[in-house]
Amino acid sequence: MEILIFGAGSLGSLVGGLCAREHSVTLVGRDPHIAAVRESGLAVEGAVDFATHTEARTTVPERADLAFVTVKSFDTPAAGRALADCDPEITCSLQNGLGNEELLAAQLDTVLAGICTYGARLASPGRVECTGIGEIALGAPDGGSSAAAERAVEALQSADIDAVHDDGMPKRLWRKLAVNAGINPTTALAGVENGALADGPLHDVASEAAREVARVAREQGIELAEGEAVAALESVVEATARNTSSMAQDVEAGTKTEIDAINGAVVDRAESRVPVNRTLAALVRARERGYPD
Ligand SMILES: NC(=O)C1=CN([C@@H]2O[C@H](COP(=O)(O)OP(=O)(O)OC[C@H]3O[C@@H](n4cnc5c(N)ncnc54)[C@H](OP(=O)(O)O)[C@@H]3O)[C@@H](O)[C@H]2O)C=CC1
Ligand SMILES: CC(C)(CO)C(=O)C(=O)O
Repeated sequence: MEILIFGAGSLGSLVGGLCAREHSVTLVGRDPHIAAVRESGLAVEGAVDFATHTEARTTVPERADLAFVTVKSFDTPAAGRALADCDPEITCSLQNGLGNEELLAAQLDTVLAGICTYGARLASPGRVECTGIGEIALGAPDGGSSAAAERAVEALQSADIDAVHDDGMPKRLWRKLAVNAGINPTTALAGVENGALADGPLHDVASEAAREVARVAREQGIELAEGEAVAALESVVEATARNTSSMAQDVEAGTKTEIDAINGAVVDRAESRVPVNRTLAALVRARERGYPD
């Protein structure tokens, strides 16, 4: 299969590198990483360790069978516009947050939702570190079976990636949103690792944010219980205790966060009051406005 990775930073380089063990892969990203991959190949290190060669470019190629979108959520509209030029047969978001699939579907025909629990970090140009082996779940964004998702899952499995077709992606996306809405802004604002949310006042803040997400999910017709949302949050806190969340890294680095697609998306969709998500979103946005130019 011709697989295109749009946004070959941390996660995209890892998924692209893993796919390149079986498929023809094109990484689309930015220099100096792309220049390094073109010159010396891609080194995947950490929990998996190998070197591979992929095509690497800063613009989309002419065609692709399957495209994975791995830009941050605020770059999704630009990704959709760029991908429309090569019109992949199937496009699948692997991003965090809500709304990415709708933005892509405005430009592209067959769009899938995906959730990836691998961890990745771009160590230096040409080198990506796998910080945790996970799985990729894919499916139709509105749920139900999907022939396109079956094809994409087969492609991933043939590259030895643990992949599943989930016909209940809406619930899976909202459960993941509950986890991110609880962990990401709380760790970012408090400047702590995920494990600091295991108990105490930060646990209460994160859990209440997750409960609000479950309530908003149910307003949207998705049967996510508050207890299930909090249990998902607690299990990720335990499994990723030594992680610095992506939002904590962004705030620390003074770069843009995914707050709009995470807590912002909860506030935008809520019919009832969501004071914890609203407050966390306002505080993270205030931090972003305070970044030096
Ligand atoms: N890293 C991880 O372990 C995981 C990440 N995720 C999710 O995956 C998504 C990606 O995260 P992550 O990989 O960490 O982010 P990164 O910022 O490391 O990677 C995104 C890359 O896309 C590039 N990019 C953005 N726009 C374009 C464009 N128009 N053309 C070419 N390249 C572009 C960015 O370049 P530049 O920065 O220069 O704009 C950056 O290199 C997020 O939604 C995240 O929440 C999910 C699970 C795990
Ligand atoms: C699961 C979690 C919270 C791991 O840190 C994550 O997805 C993130 O940091 O964005």
